[in-house]
Order: sequence, then C-alpha cells, then structure tokens
Amino acid sequence: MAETYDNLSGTVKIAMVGKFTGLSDAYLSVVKALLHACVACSLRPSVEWIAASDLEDESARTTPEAHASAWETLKSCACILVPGGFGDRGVPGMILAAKFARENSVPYLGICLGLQISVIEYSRYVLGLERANSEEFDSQTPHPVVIFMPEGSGTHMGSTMRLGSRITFFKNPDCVTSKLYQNSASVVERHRHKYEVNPDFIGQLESAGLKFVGSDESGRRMEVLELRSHPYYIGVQFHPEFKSRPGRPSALFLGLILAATGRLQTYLSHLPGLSSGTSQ
Ligand SMILES: NC(=O)CC[C@H](N)C(=O)O
Repeated sequence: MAETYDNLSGTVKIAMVGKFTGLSDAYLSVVKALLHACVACSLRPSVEWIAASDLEDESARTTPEAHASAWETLKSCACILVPGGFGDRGVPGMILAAKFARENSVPYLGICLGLQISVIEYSRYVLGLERANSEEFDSQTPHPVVIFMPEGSGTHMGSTMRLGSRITFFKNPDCVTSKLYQNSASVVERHRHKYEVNPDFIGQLESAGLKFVGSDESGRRMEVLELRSHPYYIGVQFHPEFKSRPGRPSALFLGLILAATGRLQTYLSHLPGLSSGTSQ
C-alpha cells in the first residue's frame, strides 16, 4: 500500500463540508475511504476541510474573509462530500454546498446527514417549500421532510438510534448506486441515525426529479437517493465508509472519485451483468 501511494501521480481535490468543531475522529473512516478510492484510481486525495458555517450568508457579514475563502475552496474542488453529523450547527452551510453541487453539476456524495441535507435542499429550492427542514433542526417546521424515526431501534436495546448492518434493496437495477455495487440487487451497509426521510414527501420529491432508488425491506424507509440529470449526485442514509478497505474501496467513494475525474461512465460501461445477489 505504501509503495503504491508513493507512485500516485495526480491529485484530486475533495471538499469535505461539515461541522468540524473541535477535534474529532468521527471523520477518520471517511478520510480513509477517500484514500482507498483515490489509490484505486492512482490518485492522491487532497481533502479540503470546509467549515459549513463559513459558507453561510451570516458569515459574509461577521467573518467575510473566512466566508470568501470557504467559497473559493469549495469552487476549486472536483467533488463535494457532506459526511454524517448531529446537531444544527453548520446545517445552512451544508444546504448551500449541496445546492452548489446540484446546480453546477459537481459530483456530490451525502452520507447520512448528507442525504438529509439533500432532501431539505431539494424541498426548499426545487419544490419551493421555503421552510422545509428536519425535525432535528426545527421541530416547528411546516414541512418536516426529515422526521424522527418513531420506533427507533427495536433490535438494539437501550438505544433510540438505528444502528448496525442492514440491507438496502434497489428499486431499479438501472440506478448508478446498484451498478457501482457491481450490479447487485441489494447491499448490506452500516447505519447510525435517528431521523429518516418523511415518506409523505416522497411522491412530490420524486415527481420533481429526486429519485429514491434504495429502501429497506419495508419499502418505506429511504436509504439511497439519486439525481438522474446530474453526473453524480448520491445521498445514502447508511455509512459506506465503515466497510471500505485498502484494495477494496467502497463503491460509492470510488464512484465519487471516478465522477470527479471524468471516468465514471467508462467504468460503468465495463461492469459485469445484472446479479440477483446482495453485495456484502
Ligand atoms: N450519522 C448521521 O449522520 C446522523 C444524521 C442525523 N443526525 C440523524 O440522526 O438521523
């Protein structure tokens, strides 16, 4: 691995947009997953850490230099990743980053909170539901597009969090996510969340172009979203970074880096045929 790393030629700039307050190893797995995916593409990752709050309009008034620099960095990156997180700090900035990615065809991967951010962004700016939000950030929102999961975790005692390995079924084998998981019909990935997409808004969001291509076995809990009219815009409720390994990069991180470097379509066209199996 070390030898391979030394021989990497190019660099790919990845914008990581998150809360980033204080020291945290919460993003370590994400950084490693990016490394695994980049090495598989013979590239070095250059991770640009962008504090989401610096992207917010408020920051233009209070800390104009940080605001300008955050936007300059975001615009210089080949792809954008919004990782998981809890709490409302930086959420408006993450929404702006997702909007920027969507409107400018910049490859985007939203993980857990990052998926929920995409749903809020799309609801506000495409459906026109100005105050759409997650109940986590605004319990009074008139448009709760992300809601608290009523049952929490039934199988993991003592926790309101939905945790651990669970299966996601792809509704349509033609979606980019299923293809990246080697054309699997389903995939097992790890979870860690309390909120989920509100099923009452799925119809509206899908009619407006945001497709929910993967769900749990009930079909009501959304696990994967894609924007078809975009080179790579994927949100996942699970955490694909936890199962990424050197030499066996996570499919969605690989997809992000391939899209960022203009190689995704070629890669997808060389995949094996449809399988009815589960990707582990
Ligand atoms: N791990 C996460 O990103 C969690 C997202 C969100 N805070 C939730 O609880 O659902």
